[in-house]
Amino acid sequence: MGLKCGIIGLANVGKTTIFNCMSSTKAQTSVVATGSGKSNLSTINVPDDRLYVLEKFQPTEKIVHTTVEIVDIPGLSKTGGKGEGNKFLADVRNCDALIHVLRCFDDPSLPHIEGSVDPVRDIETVNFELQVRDLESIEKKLQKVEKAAKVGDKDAKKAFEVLSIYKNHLESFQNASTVPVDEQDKKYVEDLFLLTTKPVIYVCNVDESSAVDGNEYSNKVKEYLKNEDTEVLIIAGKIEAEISELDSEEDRKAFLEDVGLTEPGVNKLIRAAYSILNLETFFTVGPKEIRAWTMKKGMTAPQAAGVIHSDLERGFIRAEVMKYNDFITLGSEQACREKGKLYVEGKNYIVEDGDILHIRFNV
Ligand SMILES: Nc1ncnc2c1ncn2[C@@H]1O[C@H](COP(=O)(O)OP(=O)(O)OP(=O)(O)O)[C@@H](O)[C@H]1O
Repeated sequence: MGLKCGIIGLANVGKTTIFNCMSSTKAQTSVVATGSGKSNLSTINVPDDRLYVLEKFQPTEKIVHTTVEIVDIPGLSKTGGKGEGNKFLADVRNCDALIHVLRCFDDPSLPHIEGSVDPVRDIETVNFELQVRDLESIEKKLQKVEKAAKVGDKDAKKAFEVLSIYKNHLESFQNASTVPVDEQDKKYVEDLFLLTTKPVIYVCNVDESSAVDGNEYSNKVKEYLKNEDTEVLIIAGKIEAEISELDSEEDRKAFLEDVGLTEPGVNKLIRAAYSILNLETFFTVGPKEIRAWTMKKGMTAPQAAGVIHSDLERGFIRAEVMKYNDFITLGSEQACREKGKLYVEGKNYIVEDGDILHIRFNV
């Protein structure tokens, strides 16, 4: 289950810096808006301390984290820049969620492309750019279905109607995610992969001294977004990127504490991405490997088995399930079995976060 998050934002707001906080690939940060059109890509481990707790009870050869793919998408140029715009669109379309980085720090030596630091204006600017691109997609499709609708094709008529609602909605500066159409009618825009339907997490990239509580800029962002179904995170990108470069875990911890933090911002970001996308984690535990897997909330046991391998879904017989807390309280599979805490579940079982699964299958 590949989860892909794209980092977006205006030029020079700190996208690459945030990307570097998250990844071990140290991409080049820029002092000027390069518009190089190149995206940095990195696969990062989803931090989950439960893996190490499990290892205490089940010695194992290796621990495997589940991963998230992060793409650092180059600064969004305003409508008009053709070729580069297409690359941007393709990058964003491929993402499950977007991380919108906002400049919330002052630095006179680093001019903001709009002349001043104003993250709320920046949100509106980026939203507008995304809406314009969605509008272009909608209008293209409207032209296509219009003819068929005119000659009386029923489905085309319905499509025309739905697309027109999207058009009006976007034209009044609203994101497609809030369009007032029935769930089943959204099929008419499915093939367009509209940009403003993607879940967004906002990162206020603040100065070092605001790492814990944020600042005036981030307060304005929170106020502006208070009624939106989103998450606003505060990350002091520059210092966190520097800390993440330190080799020793101990040093990283000590430096984070100096800034007043108990964990790196990347952990918060990944948790936010999981929650906004309704993702959860289950485990497989054995002497060869202890491994975390990503699933959608509400998946049945065979569907979760399918995350491991399609054969396991196809040939699913049953799942043996232990709850993480039972396992670490009782200390072993044997103890769970004896205490009736190893459950045998069938095809309709809904897997929960932290479940330890053993899939019985036959293909
Ligand atoms: N929280 C921060 N405090 C101070 N300076 C910062 C902070 N975050 C980033 N910077 C600085 O801002 C500059 C631009 O950062 P970065 O290259 O990450 O921006 P970007 O959005 O990726 O730019 P581009 O659009 O050109 O790709 C860098 O010099 C970086 O060190």
